Amino acid sequence: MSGEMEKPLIGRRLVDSNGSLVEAPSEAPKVGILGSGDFARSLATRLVDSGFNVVVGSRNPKRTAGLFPSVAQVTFQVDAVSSPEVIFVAVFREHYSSLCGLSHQLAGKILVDVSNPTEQEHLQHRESNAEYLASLFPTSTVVKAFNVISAWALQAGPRDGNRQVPICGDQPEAKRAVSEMVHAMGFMPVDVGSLASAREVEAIPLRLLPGWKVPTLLALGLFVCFYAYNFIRDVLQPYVQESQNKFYKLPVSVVNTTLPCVAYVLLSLVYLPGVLAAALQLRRGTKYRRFPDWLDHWLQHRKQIGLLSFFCAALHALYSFCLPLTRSHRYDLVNLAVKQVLANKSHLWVEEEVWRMEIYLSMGVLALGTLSLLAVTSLPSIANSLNWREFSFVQAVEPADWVQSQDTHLPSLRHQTSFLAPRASACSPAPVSTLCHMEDVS
Ligand SMILES: NC(=O)C1=CN([C@@H]2O[C@H](COP(=O)(O)OP(=O)(O)OC[C@H]3O[C@@H](n4cnc5c(N)ncnc54)[C@H](OP(=O)(O)O)[C@@H]3O)[C@@H](O)[C@H]2O)C=CC1
Ligand SMILES: [Fe+3]
Repeated sequence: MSGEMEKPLIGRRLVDSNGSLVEAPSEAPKVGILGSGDFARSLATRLVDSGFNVVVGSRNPKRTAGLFPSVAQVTFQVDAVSSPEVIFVAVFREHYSSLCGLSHQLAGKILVDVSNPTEQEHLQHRESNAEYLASLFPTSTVVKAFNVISAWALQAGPRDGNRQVPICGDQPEAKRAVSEMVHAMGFMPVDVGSLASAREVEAIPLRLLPGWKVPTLLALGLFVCFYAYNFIRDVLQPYVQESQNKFYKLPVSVVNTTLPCVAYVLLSLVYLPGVLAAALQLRRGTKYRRFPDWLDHWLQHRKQIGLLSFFCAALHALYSFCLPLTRSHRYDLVNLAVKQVLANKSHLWVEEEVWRMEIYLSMGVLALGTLSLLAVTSLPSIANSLNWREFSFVQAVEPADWVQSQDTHLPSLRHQTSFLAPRASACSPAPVSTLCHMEDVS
């Protein structure tokens, strides 16, 4: 790495006392950007706002210059890469080879690969975009960064969206320089290792709620089963046996009866794997054995299952509030009143029914409140503000205490039986399943 690298890369902000942009001071660190697309534009704006001196390399600078902040210099590619030490490559992988003519100018410099492959490209190429770029420019140092930040998020600034920027590369000095830039731009750099990790980093934006697929299918499956059962019980059976038409119950009433069933079963499925894990460890008499894969996966999905349970319970509460608004309910009420008048009854009051409903409603509200507390404390931002003891206190009673009193070889049980979120904490730095595997290894 050249001596230039040792310079602090964080320059002064280019905003004067009136809040308007001013010309970059000559000592502001110079950063190059190759490409003039959406990402390059957002990146240039963010870099300029963060006090960098930006020079953009385009194949057609005249056409694109007007799209960039006026303080950014837009020029031909070859001129743009001559002086900066750090150059962002904001072009697609398929066009990397068109930059090979610049390899002489890029020698010894840091190239930041910001690219994201499409799902098809990711499957097609075994080698990450960043490694491909490194193979095309062996005399340069490639660092992977910023691919998880969209052009929009980059422009809006770190206030919105995810602040973390995973960084990987083979040269610690180069990574440090890019990390400082990430910091200066208001994001949080996260070093994820060597350039060999780039494939994983490039896969991050391709993910689509990976931990939710099985729990969601489970919830849907349960919903279908319970809905079918309630349909047979509340609609079909009266129709067949008493020729009563209660099909109007399908959209609201049957759904409302189904939702708490699903919520309860899902909630029990949150606790059950912890109990099974405890029983398994007790039976084996040791924690130094791996859980079966199905149990391991189950333990890992507790948070999602718990949140889906909360979701169903919340929907049930909403549906219950809507019930009195339905036409059928109003007709029932009016019919009851008419019946009462015809029967010459002036005061209808069944004490037992009244109490039952009061207690039912109160319990429902309390149960939903408790579930909300569990759901809220399983959110990362809140869970991270609690220590392990506080977290366990809110989330669940720990059976580990009584287990430990009988067998002191089972201290890890507390992690296996925790409720809702298999989270990392002060005394369990790894997620539940990882922890169990780590202990197996040790
Ligand atoms: N858009 C986004 O939100 C994000 C984009 N990225 C990554 O940033 C990179 C750029 O994306 P984006 O700005 O959206 O794409 P655009 O299509 O908007 O821009 C690509 C730019 O590449 C330049 N380029 C250089 N050589 C060639 C060539 N031979 N053929 C065509 N274009 C060339 C062009 O600039 P010129 O004509 O001036 O040379 C063009 O403007 C991609 O790798 C993408 O994966 C990463 C995260 C988010
Ligand atoms: Fe209810």
